[in-house]
Amino acid sequence: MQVEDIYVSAPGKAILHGEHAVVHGKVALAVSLNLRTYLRLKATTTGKVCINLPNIDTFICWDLSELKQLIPYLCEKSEEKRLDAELVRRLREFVGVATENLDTCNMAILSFLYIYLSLFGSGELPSLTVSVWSELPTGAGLGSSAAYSVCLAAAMLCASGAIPTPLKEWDHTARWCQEDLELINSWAFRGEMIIHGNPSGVDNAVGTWGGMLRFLAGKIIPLSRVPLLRILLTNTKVPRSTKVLVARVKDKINKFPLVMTPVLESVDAISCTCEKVLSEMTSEPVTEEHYNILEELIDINQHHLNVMGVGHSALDTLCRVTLANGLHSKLTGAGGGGCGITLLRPETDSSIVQTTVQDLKDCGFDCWETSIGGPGVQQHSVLAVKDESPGGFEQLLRPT
Ligand SMILES: Nc1ncnc2c1ncn2[C@@H]1O[C@H](COP(=O)(O)OP(=O)(O)O)[C@@H](O)[C@H]1O
Ligand SMILES: C[C@@](O)(CCOP(=O)(O)O)CC(=O)O
Ligand SMILES: [Mg+2]
Repeated sequence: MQVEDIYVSAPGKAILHGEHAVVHGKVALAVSLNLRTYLRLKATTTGKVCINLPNIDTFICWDLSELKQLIPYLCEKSEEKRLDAELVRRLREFVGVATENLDTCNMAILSFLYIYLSLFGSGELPSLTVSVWSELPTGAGLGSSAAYSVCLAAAMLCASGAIPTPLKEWDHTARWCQEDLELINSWAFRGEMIIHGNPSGVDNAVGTWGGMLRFLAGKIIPLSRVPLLRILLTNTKVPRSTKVLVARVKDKINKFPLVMTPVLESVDAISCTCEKVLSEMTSEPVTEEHYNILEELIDINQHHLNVMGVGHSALDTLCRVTLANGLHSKLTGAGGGGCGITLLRPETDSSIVQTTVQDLKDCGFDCWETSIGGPGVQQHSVLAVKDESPGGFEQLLRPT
């Protein structure tokens, strides 16, 4: 089977409220970032499948003959919300990991191979090279795993012919219809299941649709009427694994159900209150009180996340340093380190922002103001990727 070269990208995300609680059926509010992951799928005639992942120093090739041996184990029809357990087991054996705990590299490889074999396994396996490069920090709470999975799903669904390659010559970036996006989202969810263990699906939904959305038990509601929020992103650079943190919260809920259930319900109420305030801010003049409420909700939620056991001293430092400059912060994503968000008011003086950024950099953190609400998964022409992200594209094409 010969496939065309395909270029796609997907955004990372920040969760405003509802991380972890969303895994347990509560509401989350999440928004796409202007930081993206890019993928190039190149058809080859080498008889090999190669994957180049420069962000995690992983460059691997397999002979098609090796991969073909895994095909007899494919389920007839893979279910959307459940992984094919036998294929996962065989893949673990194939890449040589015996335990449940996968490292960075094996998580990325397993999710690639799972999607590749599931989508191409019923026909002739194509020879190809997939290269992925990201502007997102890996494993820091900004949904790099979901952006990676969304890119893999979109490119391989295109290559398999399951969804069209929508790019027109005159169009530098192109998107798919709703049905195709749902298919991309469902395959990205499988990739997330391999990386996270028990994902809620909110991250891959933002990676697929972009913008701001409300997520509840798999139901995705895009929020079209939201005010333009100014957000400072801080990466504490403390490494952590979403899978480990999600499992930790689950253990705590199982151990103290009566203690933890009200906490999750409170987080749910925080997300709903925040959504209501954001909606009011688009229909009436924005007042100081709107921002007071948003800031208080951030503080309360940060305490709840500490109660869930996903805080970290570096995140406490972030909250303390920003509060000293009159700004409110909370962790975003799985916590345990990684990134936090700080809300800026429209009138927040640039000197305050600069001082805060410097104070945070002095703590050893990365910190930058970001724009939110960028587009979801897109297909690109080579030129468009080059125009939009010169650094990213050069990395992507770096000979390996
Ligand atoms: N650019 C990338 N290249 C390869 N693998 C990636 C990339 N981005 C993310 N991943 C995979 O996702 C994992 C990180 O996922 P996770 O712990 O959920 O953190 P995050 O908050 O960034 O989503 C990495 O260990 C790796 O397996
Ligand atoms: C903690 C959680 O709510 C978000 C995890 O996001 P991230 O992988 O840390 O970017 C898990 C999930 O929703 O699947
Ligand atoms: Mg993740």
